[in-house]
Amino acid sequence: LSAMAKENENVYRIVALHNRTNTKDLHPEYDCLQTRIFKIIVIGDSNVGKTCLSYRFCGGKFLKNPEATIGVDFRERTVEIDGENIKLQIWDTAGQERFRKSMVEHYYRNVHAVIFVYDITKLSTFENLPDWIEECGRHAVSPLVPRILVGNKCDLRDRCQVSTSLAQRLADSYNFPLFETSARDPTEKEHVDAIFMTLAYKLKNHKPLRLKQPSECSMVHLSEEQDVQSPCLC
Ligand SMILES: Nc1nc2c(ncn2[C@@H]2O[C@H](COP(=O)(O)OP(=O)(O)OP(=O)(O)O)[C@@H](O)[C@H]2O)c(=O)[nH]1
Repeated sequence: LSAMAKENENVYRIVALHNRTNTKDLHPEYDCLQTRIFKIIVIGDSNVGKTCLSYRFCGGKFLKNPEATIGVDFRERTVEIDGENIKLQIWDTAGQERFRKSMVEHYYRNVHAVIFVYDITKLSTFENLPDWIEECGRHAVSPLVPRILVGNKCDLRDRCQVSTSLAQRLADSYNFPLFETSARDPTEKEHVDAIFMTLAYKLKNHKPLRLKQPSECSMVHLSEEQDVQSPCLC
C-alpha cells in the first residue's frame, strides 16, 4: 500500500472504532463477548521500537524488518486477570511527524493508558520524551490515566547512551514507572509482557462509574477519588 492508501485505510478503521464508541447498545469498552476493552497508545520518536514492542506483546515474536508506521497500527491481545478476560487494544503510533500529524487527535481520544518509549542507544530519543509527554498533556489526557516509560533495545547495552539512573530520575520527576527491556531479545519476552500486564492490572482495578441516564453514557472524566476515565455501565 502506498503511504496515502495506508493512511486512508487507518482513518476508516479509526472511524469504525469511534462509531462503535457512539453506539448505545454496544458499550465502547466491551466487545460482543462482553470483554472489557482498554485502549493503550505507544508513543515516542521514530525507530525506538514501538512497533516491535507491541508486536512482541501481541504476536509473541520479534518482528523482523518492520516498516515505518503510517498513522497508526492496531494490535490486540486478550489477557486473563483474576478470572476476567480483558482486551488490550494497542495503538502503535507513528513516530515520524509526516505520518502522524493527521492522526494525533485520534490517538489521544478515550485513551486508557500511555506508554512512552525511547531507545537506550540514542540519547536524543530520551531527550525528546518531555515533548511527547507535553503533547499528551496538551490533548487533555487526564493526569490520572496511567503512563509508563520504556527504554528499549537493552540488548545493545554496549552502545547505551542513557544510563538507568538518568532515566530513573526523569521517570521519578513525572512519577512514572520505568522499564528497560528489549523487543529483540527472546529472553526479555516475559519482561515485555510484564510491562503491558502492569497496565492491565491497573486498568482492571479501575472502578467503573455507573451513570444514571443511559442516554448520557459516554467516556467521562472522573474526579480523583472516583478514578480515571473508566467504562461506564449503563
Ligand atoms: N537491537 C534492537 N533493535 C530493535 C529493537 N526493537 C526494535 N528494533 C529495531 O529498531 C528499528 C525500528 O523499529 P520499529 O519497531 O519499527 O520502531 P518504531 O518506533 O515503531 O518506528 P516508527 O514506526 O517510525 O515510529 C527496526 O530496525 C527494529 O528491528 C530491540 O529491542 N533491539
